[in-house]
Amino acid sequence: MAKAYDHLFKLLLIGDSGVGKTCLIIRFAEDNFNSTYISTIGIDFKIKTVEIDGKKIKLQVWDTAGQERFKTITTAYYRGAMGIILVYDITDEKSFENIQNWMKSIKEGADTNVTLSVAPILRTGNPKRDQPLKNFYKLAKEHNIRFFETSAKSSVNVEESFNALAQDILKKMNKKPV
Ligand SMILES: Nc1nc2c(ncn2[C@@H]2O[C@H](COP(=O)(O)OP(=O)(O)OP(=O)(O)O)[C@@H](O)[C@H]2O)c(=O)[nH]1
Repeated sequence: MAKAYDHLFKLLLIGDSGVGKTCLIIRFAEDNFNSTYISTIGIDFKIKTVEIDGKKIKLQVWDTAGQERFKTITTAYYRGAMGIILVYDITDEKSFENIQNWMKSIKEGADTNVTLSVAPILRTGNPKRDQPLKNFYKLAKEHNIRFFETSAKSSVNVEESFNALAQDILKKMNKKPV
């Protein structure tokens, strides 16, 4: 029987409460969007298998609660994550500034070879939109991380951001000496 997948990658989404982590995962895994906000309690996950460079990659995507009161639970899941997507709301400067704190948490709790990516979530029609972006280019350059402006609502760059992260992880794996 053919193997269902070649690799299993564990991915994790982190970021402030309400920035859109759950919506991003649901758009990716189920191609759905619901604007009703139900804050994540603790932790949850969804599975999707993608094909990259001829390999079937099973993505196990962990959705963490952004609320501070769940921090102890959620940080326990950093260990073993192969890729982490940092999420912020492009119209919410605070959620962008907090990316620095989320990065600190990664340094403390995640594996050193974890691959990072950032997904600023677009909220269309807001004039404040460009402000956090400009700062962000600097941050991304400093840390040498990939980013995709994403919208779960309008289905922009969702598959692209997950696939690019999986591709980066696959590349890293193939580079490792046997
Ligand atoms: N305009 C717009 N709104 C979005 C988008 N994605 C999510 N939202 C809205 O943002 C709100 C929060 O989304 P969630 O995905 O539940 O946020 P979260 O980051 O998982 O929040 P916690 O579980 O509390 O950490 C919801 O009301 C969504 O409708 C998007 O792409 N565009």
